[in-house]
Amino acid sequence: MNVLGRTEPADAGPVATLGTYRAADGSEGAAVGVDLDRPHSALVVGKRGYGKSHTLGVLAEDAARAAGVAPVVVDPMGEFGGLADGAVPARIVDAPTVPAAAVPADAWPALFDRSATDPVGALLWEAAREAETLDGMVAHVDDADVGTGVGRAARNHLRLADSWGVFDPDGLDAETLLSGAATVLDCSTHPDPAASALVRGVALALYDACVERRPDRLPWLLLDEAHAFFDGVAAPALETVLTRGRTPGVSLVAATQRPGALPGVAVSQSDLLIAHRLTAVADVEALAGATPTYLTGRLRDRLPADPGGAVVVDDATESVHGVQVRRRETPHGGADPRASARRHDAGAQGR
Ligand SMILES: Nc1ncnc2c1ncn2[C@@H]1O[C@H](COP(=O)(O)OP(=O)(O)OP(=O)(O)O)[C@@H](O)[C@H]1O
Repeated sequence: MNVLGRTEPADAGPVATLGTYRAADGSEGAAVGVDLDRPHSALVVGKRGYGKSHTLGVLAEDAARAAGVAPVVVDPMGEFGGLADGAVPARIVDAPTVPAAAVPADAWPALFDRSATDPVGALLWEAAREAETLDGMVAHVDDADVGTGVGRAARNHLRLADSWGVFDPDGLDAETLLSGAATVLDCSTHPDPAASALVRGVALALYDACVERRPDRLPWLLLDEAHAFFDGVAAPALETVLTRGRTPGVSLVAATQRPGALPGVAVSQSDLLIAHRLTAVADVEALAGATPTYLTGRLRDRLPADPGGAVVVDDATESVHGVQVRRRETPHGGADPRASARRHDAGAQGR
């Protein structure tokens, strides 16, 4: 099998089987894989329904089986539960939590759309710096020498954070995430800021673990609907992983239908681009702007038209390929509901 993402031979380390090469006329060729041995920053893009989540699942399946790799899938829509059906070693964490202290103190004002310089934002920052738990932060606010309006507003924010159910002193840490094979963090019940806080905590914990020690497994953070996280409090941690993650060994695979909404660094730092069909001009241009010179011809003209087809741009081998992504081995949960299927289901039940 030819392996993208590395120049060494196919047997040089773990590989994810991505699918098969696909010629312009649609005919399929030899098997093609993606390197799992070294850290990578990969971007999976495509408009809705053309296979981003499916492709993320394909990579997660093989990463779950690979020795020395610990995939962590951030699942904002609850689509990846099938990974734990038994075919690959994986576990689902429903409504995952992190300790409040996993989110750095300077991120707390932004969690509530506060600036660090407004009195409420400053008080939240200070409370997070002084306390490790939400209860401790509330106690700090209660004791603070501030006007009643400021104290009340800060307490209300912390009460709201408590209602998200994402902060728990016994929440996920790097040791837990790196101990099992694959972890799916089902964030479908978390509101956006809570999911963003979770990703900030998880990304930072994995990065710090790799900087501070030498874990038995290298973490791969696979992020669906990544544009939402690059737009929230998770952004600084994701940018740290993108720009500095490779040396300590942290990989990021970001999947999005809106590459145009990602910061430039998310596109420019990616060494592997898997592009499914895209039609929005802003999204194609965001990729085209960062497309390497070895991609001859317009990217738009090479994007496939059917689900599962992709153009893969590989920095390691400085090459561009048409690929048909393989089918999932575990059930994929991303298909849109169909009224016709409901009608048939109802018919089968005699209704
Ligand atoms: N490589 C593939 N082989 C076979 N079927 C595929 C492949 N890729 C995607 N599909 C099918 O296409 C449909 C859409 O795929 P998927 O859910 O991954 O799209 P998406 O781009 O992630 O959409 P969304 O943004 O809505 O999550 C699914 O039913 C999936 O099973």
